[in-house]
Amino acid sequence: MNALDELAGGLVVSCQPLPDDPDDPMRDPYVQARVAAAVVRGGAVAVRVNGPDDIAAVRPVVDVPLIGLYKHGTEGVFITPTAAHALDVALAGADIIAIDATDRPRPDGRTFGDTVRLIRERTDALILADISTAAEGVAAVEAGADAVATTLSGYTPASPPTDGPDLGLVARLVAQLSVPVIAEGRYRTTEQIGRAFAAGAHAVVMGNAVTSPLWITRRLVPATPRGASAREKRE
Ligand SMILES: CC(=O)N[C@H](C=O)[C@@H](O)[C@H](O)[C@H](O)COP(=O)(O)O
Repeated sequence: MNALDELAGGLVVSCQPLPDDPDDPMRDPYVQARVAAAVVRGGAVAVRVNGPDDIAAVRPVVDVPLIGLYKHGTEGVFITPTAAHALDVALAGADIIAIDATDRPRPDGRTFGDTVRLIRERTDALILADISTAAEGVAAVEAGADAVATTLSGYTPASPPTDGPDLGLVARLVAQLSVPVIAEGRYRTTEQIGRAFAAGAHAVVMGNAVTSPLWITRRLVPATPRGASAREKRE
């Protein structure tokens, strides 16, 4: 059984500080390690963690597969953009490396396929392709990815943003691929989790709705009189 098999039918929790707030107080490897230990205690079958420092802190405190990524920058291809980033993630302790496999140009000018080849020369870690369209998913598997995730749907020019998760993309990928399809991106409710598995998802990843007090509180405060009046003043 490989690390991807261990995810089957389960909830993966993404333990990351909020990307759009550099001052998120959760931005601390010790804190992310405690969050990861808590979600595993709660039943998460794997964790998804960003950056070598957080991965190295989380690795010793969880006994489930660790999906690692390395965000570099905020524009274009920024999730594990190069083979060097991928190898840093593997060295820090990831079992599965999540890599942007969208059809956008990569910062080092390499193709996703070349990047996969370079990574395979140096590590046995599995490769999870983060994609935004079904065509990208098919191309990523042809290029050697072990699994695909809908992570980037709603975040690329080819995939318009939506409030909820892209369940249609999960179904399209399941129909076209024989590798595990992981549902990720804007999952917030138990109902959405159920719909992803009904569409054939191998596993579902939830992030901010579980692991970000900052994100959760910002969503709740506008429902209070003080939150509403603060928003009116801002607008
Ligand atoms: C687009 C992008 O950069 N997604 C990142 C991927 O690792 C993370 O910032 C997300 O938090 C995570 O994928 C899932 O979070 P949520 O369940 O809150 O969508």
